[in-house]
Amino acid sequence: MKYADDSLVLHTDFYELNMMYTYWQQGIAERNAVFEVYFRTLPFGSGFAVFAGLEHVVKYLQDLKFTDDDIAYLRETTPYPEAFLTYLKDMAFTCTVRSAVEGDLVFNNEPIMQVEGPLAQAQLVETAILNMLNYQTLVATKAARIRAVVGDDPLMEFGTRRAQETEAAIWGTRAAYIGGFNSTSNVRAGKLFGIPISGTHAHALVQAYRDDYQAFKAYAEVNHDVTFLVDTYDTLRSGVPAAIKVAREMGDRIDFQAVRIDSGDMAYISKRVRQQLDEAGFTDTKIVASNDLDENTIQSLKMQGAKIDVWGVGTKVITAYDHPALGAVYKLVSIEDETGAMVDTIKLSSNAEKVSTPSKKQVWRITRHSNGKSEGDYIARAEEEVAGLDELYMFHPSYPYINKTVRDFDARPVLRLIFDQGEQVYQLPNLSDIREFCLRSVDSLWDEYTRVLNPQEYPVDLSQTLWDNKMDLIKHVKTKVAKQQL
Ligand SMILES: Nc1ncnc2c1ncn2[C@@H]1O[C@H](COP(=O)(O)OP(=O)(O)OP(=O)(O)O)[C@@H](O)[C@H]1O
Ligand SMILES: O=P(O)(O)OC[C@H]1O[C@H](OP(=O)(O)OP(=O)(O)O)[C@H](O)[C@@H]1O
Ligand SMILES: O=C(O)c1cccnc1
Repeated sequence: MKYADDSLVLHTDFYELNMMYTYWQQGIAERNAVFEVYFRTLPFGSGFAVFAGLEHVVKYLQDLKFTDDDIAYLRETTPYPEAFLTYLKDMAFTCTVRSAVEGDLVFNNEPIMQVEGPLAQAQLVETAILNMLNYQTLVATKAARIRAVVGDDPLMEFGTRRAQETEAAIWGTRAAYIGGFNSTSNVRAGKLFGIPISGTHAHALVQAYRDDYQAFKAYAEVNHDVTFLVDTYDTLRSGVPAAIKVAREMGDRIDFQAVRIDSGDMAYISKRVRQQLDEAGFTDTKIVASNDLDENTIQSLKMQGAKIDVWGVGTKVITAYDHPALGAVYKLVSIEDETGAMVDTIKLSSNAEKVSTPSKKQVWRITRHSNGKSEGDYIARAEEEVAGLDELYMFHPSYPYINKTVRDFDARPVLRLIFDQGEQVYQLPNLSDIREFCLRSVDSLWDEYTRVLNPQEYPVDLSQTLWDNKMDLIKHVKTKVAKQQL
C-alpha cells in the first residue's frame, strides 16, 4: 500500500470534501451549522429501534485528524490548492454533538444524533456517522426483536462467518449484545468488548472421526463442559444415542450440558430428542438449536411447542437479513446567515412524510408516572422547556385530529451532550450496563409496540411551536419558488 491506513478521516464520500472546499473558498466554512440524523422508516416492520453505534462514532471523532498520508493522497489525486490542504491539515474537531445513548429506543422521524459546529467540519463527518449508526442500530434492533420472542432463554450470536467482512462482525456482534444476546462466538469481540464468549463444536469434528460416538468421546475426554452437535448423520438414531452413551461412560468427569441440533424439522426433532434425553435420565441436559433462525422462525417454533432451551443465531442477525439498510439520513436543519443569526432550513418533498422538520431540536420521551410506560416522544425546539410542564398536548404531525393531553408524566431528554465544542464530556458506559438499559427500555414500552408482527405505531409528535415553524417555512419556501417562476 502506498499510503498508511492511519486514520478514518477519509472514510467519507468525496462529495463531502468538494462541499468543504466550496464552503472554504466562499468564506462560509466556519459558519455555525446544525445537522441532524434521523430515519424515516422503522426496519423489519418493527414498532421500535434500538440505538447503537455511538461508541464507534465517539472513537472516530476523538481521532478526527488529517494525517500526513491523508494530505499526501489528496495532493496527488485532487485539484485542491495547497492552502486548502493546509486548512485540512490544521483542522481540529470543534463541533458539539448530542446523541441518543446506546441501548435507548429510537423511532422514525426523530433526531437521533445532532452535530453543531463549523459548517465544513459538520459536513465532513456525515458519511462515517451514517455508516456506523445505520448498521449498528439495524443489528441491535434485529437482536432486540429476537430477544422479544425468546423470553429469558439464552441467546448465542454465531454470525461472524456470514457478516459483511471483519469490522461488521465485530461491531455487529457488539450491537447484537446490546439488543439482548447473551454471548458471542467471536473471540476477538470477547477480547475487545468483554462480551461473554460461548461455543459448541462443528460438524467437522464428527466428520474428522467419521463417527458420532468416537468424536463425542474424544471431545469429552479433553473438555469438561460439553455440548454435542448431534445432527451430522442421523440425530435420533445416531447422534443423540452416541451422546448419551458417552455421557454415561464419562459420568462425573464431564458436565453434559446440551446437545445442538442444526437441521431438519426442529419442532418435531427437539421433542423427540427431549424424550430420549429424559428417558436416559439426562433431564437437565439442554437442547440448543441453530440453522437460519430469526424472530419469525423462533416464534413459530415456540408456538409449535418445540423443546428448545438455547438459541444460536448468526446470519439473520449479523446481516440484518430481511432489512439490510436502515436508511438514516443527515440533514441540515439550521445555519448561521451573513448577519450571524441562525436560520432554519427545510427540504421539501411531494410526500408529506419526507418533508424535513427544520430547527435544532430535542426529543423528549414522555413516560407516565403511574406505570412507567412510555406515552410517546415529543419533539420540540432545543430551547423549549418541556420537563417542568404540568400537562402536554400531543398530536400526530400529519393527522392532528389524533391527539391526547398527558398529565402526571416524566419528560426525559433523549439527546444527550456527547462533545461540547470538540471536547468529549460524555463518558462511554460499560457495555453490560448498555445492554441492561436496553432491556429495561424495551420493558417500558407497551406490548402493542414491541410485538414482532404488525405492532402499533408509537407516537412521535411535534410541539406546536415546531409544527407552526415547519408550516411557516413551507409557506415561505413555496412563495419564494412561485415568485422566482414569474
Ligand atoms: N418446525 C419448524 N417450523 C418452522 N421453521 C422451521 C422448523 N424447523 C426448521 N425450521 C426452519 O426452516 C429452515 C429450514 O432450512 P433448511 O431446509 O435449509 O434446513 P435443513 O435442510 O433441515 O438443514 P441444512 O440444509 O442446514 O442441512 C431453517 O430456517 C430452519 O430454522
Ligand atoms: O445458521 P446461522 O443462524 O447463520 O448460524 C450459524 C451457522 O453456522 C454454522 O453452520 P455452518 O456455517 O457450518 O454451515 P451449515 O449452515 O451448512 O451448517 C452453524 O451450524 C449454524 O448453522
Ligand atoms: O459454537 C457454535 O456452535 C457455532 C459457532 C459459530 C457458528 N455456528 C455455531
